[in-house]
Amino acid sequence: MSHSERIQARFQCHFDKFGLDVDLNLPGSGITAIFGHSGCGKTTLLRCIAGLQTAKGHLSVLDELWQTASHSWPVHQRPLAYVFQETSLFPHLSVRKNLLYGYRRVPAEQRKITPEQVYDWLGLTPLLDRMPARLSGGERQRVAIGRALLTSPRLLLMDEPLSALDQQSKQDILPYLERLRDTLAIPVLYVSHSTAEVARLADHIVMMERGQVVAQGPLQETLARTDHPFRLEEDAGVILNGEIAEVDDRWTLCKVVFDGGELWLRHHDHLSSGMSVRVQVLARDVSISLHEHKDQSIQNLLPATVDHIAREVVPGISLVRLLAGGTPFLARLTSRSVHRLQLTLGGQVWMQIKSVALAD
Ligand SMILES: Nc1ncnc2c1ncn2[C@@H]1O[C@H](COP(=O)(O)OP(=O)(O)OP(=O)(O)O)[C@@H](O)[C@H]1O
Repeated sequence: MSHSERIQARFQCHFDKFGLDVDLNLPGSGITAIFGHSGCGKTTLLRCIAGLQTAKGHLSVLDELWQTASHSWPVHQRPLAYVFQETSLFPHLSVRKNLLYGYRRVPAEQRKITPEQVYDWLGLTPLLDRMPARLSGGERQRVAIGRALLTSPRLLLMDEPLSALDQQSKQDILPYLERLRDTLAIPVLYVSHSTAEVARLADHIVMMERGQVVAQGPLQETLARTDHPFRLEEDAGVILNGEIAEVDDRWTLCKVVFDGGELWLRHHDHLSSGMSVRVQVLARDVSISLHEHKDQSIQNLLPATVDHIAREVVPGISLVRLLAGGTPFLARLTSRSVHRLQLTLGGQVWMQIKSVALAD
């Protein structure tokens, strides 16, 4: 991808007790998750990109220079849309009129997305004549996202768009966001501190801590690094892409094949053979043995090679990266186990995977 197809953002800004200092080089398509604990500077970063927060720096979005040392486009000149946790709709306008509000203000020749496309992607057709007061939280957010898209932005910023929703509404809206990811040509920067959302939606990830970027890169590769995932603590783990190869109705299981082997997981009604799926395997669910022990309850046993050992990531705990074919896995072991098994780089072992979950 050439420079003109990427997003490059360098910002420095300081408050009394907080400083943001970041240098980002992001893809110009797909969903990039901006991930980190509360207060690490995620919202401040988005505000810098939007021009809402004054910061020193440089920003280029695809082929446009939005900010340099000598000039900065003001907020209203930056062709982006921003969806917040609780975006407010105009209460006196119907859903349709809310959606078309921004659309009508965009000159016809600059419109890249039609209302019909947005209604379809976000399932909005049945809601068009409703008033906002009669929408659920999840429906309201879908309308807010639709309204944002109808301004034909070059960049979509989403700041914890699901965090005000209950669990069920989150589950209901996620498939729409996946659909947008797979259909939209517009890059999305998606702030979240939910590992589940990131695992499911993102293609690329930026991990932040105390105003700085501690890791950035493609999701799978970045999550499989051993130098920072301990920061994810219990959530450290990998994502792999696979395909459903077999459904076993008798045991309510299905088999996912991936580059490196196959895994069995619980069957869900919406899964069928041939479907592509994202699977999450947490480091704490992977143990290692030197031999293939078939006489035990764990059914996912995979041969793998030890690729890297990060010792004592926290006292007493080590993180081991393993390769099954081309696919990396992480195992979170006690340092004593690493010592007792005499694990060495390149050693052949068996991974015992206690739990495999669909990220989708
Ligand atoms: N205008 C401001 N003046 C002073 N301090 C600020 C200002 N805006 C943000 N901060 C501080 O900057 C830090 C980063 O805030 P920010 O909202 O960017 O974090 P965040 O990662 O988005 O957090 P959360 O996940 O809780 O939304 C916080 O300590 C916050 O108090």
